[in-house]
Amino acid sequence: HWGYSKENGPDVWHKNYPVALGSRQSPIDIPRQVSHDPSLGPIVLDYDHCTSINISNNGHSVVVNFDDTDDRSVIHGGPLENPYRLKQFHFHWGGKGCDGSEHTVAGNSYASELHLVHWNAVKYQSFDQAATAPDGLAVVGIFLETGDDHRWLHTITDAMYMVKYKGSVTDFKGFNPKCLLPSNLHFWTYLGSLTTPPLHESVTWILLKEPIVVSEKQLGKFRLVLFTGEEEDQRLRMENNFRTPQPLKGRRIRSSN
Ligand SMILES: O=C(Nc1cc(S(=O)(=O)[N+](=O)[O-])cc([N+](=O)[O-])c1O)Nc1c(F)c(F)c(F)c(F)c1F
Ligand SMILES: [Zn+2]
Repeated sequence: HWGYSKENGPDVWHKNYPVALGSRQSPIDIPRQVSHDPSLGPIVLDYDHCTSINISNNGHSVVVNFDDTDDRSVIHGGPLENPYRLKQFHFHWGGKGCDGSEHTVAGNSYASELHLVHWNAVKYQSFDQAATAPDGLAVVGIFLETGDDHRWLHTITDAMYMVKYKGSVTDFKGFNPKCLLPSNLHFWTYLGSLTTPPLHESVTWILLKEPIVVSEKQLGKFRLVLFTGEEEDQRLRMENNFRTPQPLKGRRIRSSN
């Protein structure tokens, strides 16, 4: 099965997922100069009645899942033609003292990257159907840099403690991811893909320019999670679960204000 080690990591994903060599793969490096598109309106995150359900360890990341049976938590505006429903969010991070973001900015990585995964429930009947459509998914990426404690992240790092092993899940209700947003929503946007297998080229990426700040101590709690299950004799710390930037292949990146 795919993972992030030498024998099953990003360099060999193309063997089982040939789209890994496709024309709109993610992540990418965001160059210093990006064309500003004045027609791009602001991105709006309507998460007020959002309904988190649980937090789980799927062996690749720690995922907070939401009830996506109605339009209670959606994003719209920016490059999007429809509202997209929040399905889940998860993180990618590095090892001790090493950066672990997926997207880079002018060649620079951040300590971690938060992905809020949404799907186009106006055009498609299910997430799985949307996930294979070119305009099916919208993922908001938020960079994490290290500094002071993040005042709300402890609710997630405490819950991570409960999902140490692959395949574990625990209740996680009433969490509103609005508390994880930076103060301004200026963004870059481009057409790309999932950054994990099946690497579907179905994602409109919306990357917020302003990182949020979390402490090394809080990031350290991410690394107490394991890639491996409780029954496995090998204990592999979950870290460096990121794919590196992929070829731009002529794609346009647009910048909001
Ligand atoms: O739901 C998915 N979420 C997801 C996306 C990313 S992502 O990094 O690719 N991303 O888009 O943010 C990373 C993780 N993660 O846990 O690390 C995820 O769990 N992936 C996904 C899937 F698992 C499938 F089997 C499938 F058929 C499909 F269509 C999918 F879209
Ligand atoms: Zn992701």
